[in-house]
Amino acid sequence: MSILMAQVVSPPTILVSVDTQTHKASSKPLKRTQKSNTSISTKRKVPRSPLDRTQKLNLEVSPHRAVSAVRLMRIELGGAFADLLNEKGKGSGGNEMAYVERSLGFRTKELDDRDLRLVTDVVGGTIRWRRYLDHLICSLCHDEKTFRSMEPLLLQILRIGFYEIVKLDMPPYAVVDENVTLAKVALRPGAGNLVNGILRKLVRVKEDNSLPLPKLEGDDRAQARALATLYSHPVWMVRRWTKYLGQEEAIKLMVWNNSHPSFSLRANNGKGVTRADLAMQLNLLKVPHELSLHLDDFIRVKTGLQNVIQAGLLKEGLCAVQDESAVQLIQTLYNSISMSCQMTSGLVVSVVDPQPGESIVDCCAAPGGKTLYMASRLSGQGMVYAIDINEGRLRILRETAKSHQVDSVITTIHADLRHFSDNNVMKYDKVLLDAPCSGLGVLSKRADLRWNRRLEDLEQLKNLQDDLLDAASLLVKPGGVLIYSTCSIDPEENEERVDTFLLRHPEFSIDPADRFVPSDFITKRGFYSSDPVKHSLDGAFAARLIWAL
Ligand SMILES: C[S@@+](CC[C@H](N)C(=O)[O-])C[C@H]1O[C@@H](n2cnc3c(N)ncnc32)[C@H](O)[C@@H]1O
Repeated sequence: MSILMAQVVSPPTILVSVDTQTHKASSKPLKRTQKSNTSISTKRKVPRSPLDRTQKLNLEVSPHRAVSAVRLMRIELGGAFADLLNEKGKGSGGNEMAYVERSLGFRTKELDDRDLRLVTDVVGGTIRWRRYLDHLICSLCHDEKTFRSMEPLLLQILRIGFYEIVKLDMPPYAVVDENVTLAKVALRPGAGNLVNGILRKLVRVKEDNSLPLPKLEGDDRAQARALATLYSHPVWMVRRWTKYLGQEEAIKLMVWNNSHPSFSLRANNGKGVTRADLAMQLNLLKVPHELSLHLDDFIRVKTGLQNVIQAGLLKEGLCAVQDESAVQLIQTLYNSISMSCQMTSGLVVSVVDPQPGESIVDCCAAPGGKTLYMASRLSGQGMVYAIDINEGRLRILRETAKSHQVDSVITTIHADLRHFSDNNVMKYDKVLLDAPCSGLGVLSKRADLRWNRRLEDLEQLKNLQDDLLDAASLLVKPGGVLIYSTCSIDPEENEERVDTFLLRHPEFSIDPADRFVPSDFITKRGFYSSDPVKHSLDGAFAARLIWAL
């Protein structure tokens, strides 16, 4: 029996989760006075009696909307990260309903599988389309003041209703009724009336094909603002992409960022699992999938990831959820500026080209997507030294390495790379710097990132990337290779960082990556670059820099 055959368990019941972590203030297109009159405290309360619980049960409220509203409140007010995966099951239906009860004061029926899928769609979509939805809501409010002073929960309920009607094309009058009920029960009857009035207006203008949306006209600034609303991105991103890519490509990129993300699974060869084994398992679990065109170990999954999670395939280390472009482990939730770079990926490891017997340093390694993949390619010979400044993330790396059975070829080092390099005398065959970056290549998977990232972050990140590149270069042995990678599509974080590095370090030169990845991914200068629009993959970049003898 295949190693995977034994892993099938009962059908899945969970998919999504949200964690509460501190984020920077979000850049809101329309500023509103945030008058929070709804508690979303996570403090534990004394358990209620069964009678009390029954009294709080309200079966009229649709469960996916109650859960979505609370989750959106946590994300916006609590700064939570809208992760789409949580294999530990924190996002299970039961927990979600307990959270609804603590936040809104009532429970409704438990989420079934369909509700869970809807929560994923509604929460991710409502976050992505926030600017667009707020524009419509504001336009259909009695006056702008009503919108600006709207209480947070009421606004979330409206956003959900607008998203369901405009973007999910759900039956409009059912959406109106359900969201009115939610507003009445969670807030008060007057709130229900307001939701009713605004949603009915929306239904009318949608039926008349006259949604009040901005026109693409005027000067560059006006056009950027219109595009930012129409495609729901911050204006600064639109201006930047229009400058680098042109308007047409910028629009395509935004369309990609707003699309439903797909995920890839990497069969863990380190544990003897082949891609064929994994595909067979996915068939048994009825998870639709397709084989990666670019990497032998990878399979793409658009829906049904919760089945994989519930079947325990990730927990057992039989496969990992990783993106093909840069192979980063998508496993759990982290904060910090580097959070956005979680999805970097597999083809970057191909650019590193790990060979058995080599000593490889992964300078910014945690949570370990690339470390694990590189380790699995060493066939038990050689060593990956995984450095990271974040001990919590390194712990995850160690645990996953154990479950993937590649821990014998991984040594973790908790250190700031800048200090480690200064004090280290050892030199290594290959040094990978997967640098902290803006994450502008992975916006389709990180629904909330566009609202948390600011233009000013880029300057800070570029300085850090330069410092880390200098530090990483000290670890390369003569004749060795330094690989610089990001999960960004921004030339200032990619080519420009390499160019300034080469000016500071003329002993290094570009080693074209065309020997390691398909030529479709190779730029004129020999760098690896995945383009979300062109390749339907996360955006990522990698440069091989060789210390010529
Ligand atoms: C892009 S993420 C790395 C993702 C990882 N390579 C993977 O594939 O899973 C960047 C990492 O850099 C780490 N980092 C940031 N500054 C650092 C520093 N000065 N020294 C070492 N690690 C650092 C962060 O903790 C974060 O884990």
